[in-house]
Amino acid sequence: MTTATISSINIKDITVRYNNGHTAIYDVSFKLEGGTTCALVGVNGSGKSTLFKSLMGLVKPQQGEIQLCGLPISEALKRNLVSYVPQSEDVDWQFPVSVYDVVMMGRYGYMNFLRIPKAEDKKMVEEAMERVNIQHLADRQIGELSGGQKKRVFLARALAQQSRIILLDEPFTGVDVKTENAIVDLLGQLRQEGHLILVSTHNLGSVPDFCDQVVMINRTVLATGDTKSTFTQENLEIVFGGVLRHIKLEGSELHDDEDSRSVTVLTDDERPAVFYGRTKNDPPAKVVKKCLENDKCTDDDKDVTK
Ligand SMILES: Nc1ncnc2c1ncn2[C@@H]1O[C@H](COP(=O)(O)OP(=O)(O)OP(=O)(O)O)[C@@H](O)[C@H]1O
Repeated sequence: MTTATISSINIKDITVRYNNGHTAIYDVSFKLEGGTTCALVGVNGSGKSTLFKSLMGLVKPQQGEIQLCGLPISEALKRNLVSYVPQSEDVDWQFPVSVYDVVMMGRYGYMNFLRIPKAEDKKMVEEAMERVNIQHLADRQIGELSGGQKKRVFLARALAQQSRIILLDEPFTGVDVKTENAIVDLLGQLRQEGHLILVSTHNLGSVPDFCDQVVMINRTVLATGDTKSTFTQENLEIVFGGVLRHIKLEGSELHDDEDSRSVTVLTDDERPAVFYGRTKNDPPAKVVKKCLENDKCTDDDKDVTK
């Protein structure tokens, strides 16, 4: 195996300042290797997207160095070693392009400037669409799709690209539980295949289930390491500040849709740290707010339709 085929991210002391003078991240350093799914967690505005954009060469750090698979970013991009599934807000959904064409964009790096797909490119695109179950949407315009379908299209584009490193910015936002589970399963398979996956998420509940590593940031790295020793109550409190409660999701009463989870506030002894409330005034969900106010959930609280 050559250096370039060993999946790795090596970030050394990077600082990114935007044109308006705002320093979004500073002195960020961490290393990750292939066969890993790493969660990137932090509050809104902590610099997660900035970090992704730095890894994709879309913003240039004023200081520090990034190597992907042992190569400078430009070389790693040239060799199709890294793919990016952006936040939905970063995509122009009005752009008139079909699902098939978006997935085919993952193959552009393998084509010459005329961008005429070869049989191999078409095969990869079809396989990628099948893998995320969107083959029936091939001819639809991207802007017509649901949030979950759009996410799957961009995942398929990343798969078609056959990159070693996959960056996912908020892949679970706006998707239903079935799609979230399908994405989590797919990420598990990709990890098994040796890919390196870095995924930013506010859905802390699922982090221990599918991530073996965690990077916790607030403009700089506050904690990094394996999930078991890093994704702790203490570190979550440092990262998110304010009120942090440990709530287990299970059962079937909560939702009309396919989400069979319910909410239980755990005691300290029981806590696997799977949900959070940022501040008492700014909880992430109605049901968490009720639990925080009452200090425990009654059956009535669990009915989120009220
Ligand atoms: N193009 C830009 N110009 C100036 N400042 C920016 C720009 N993009 C982001 N920022 C600022 O940089 C900081 C980090 O933003 P970033 O989008 O990286 O955070 P984030 O952790 O991804 O947030 P969220 O969880 O809300 O998506 C924020 O204060 C944001 O306002």
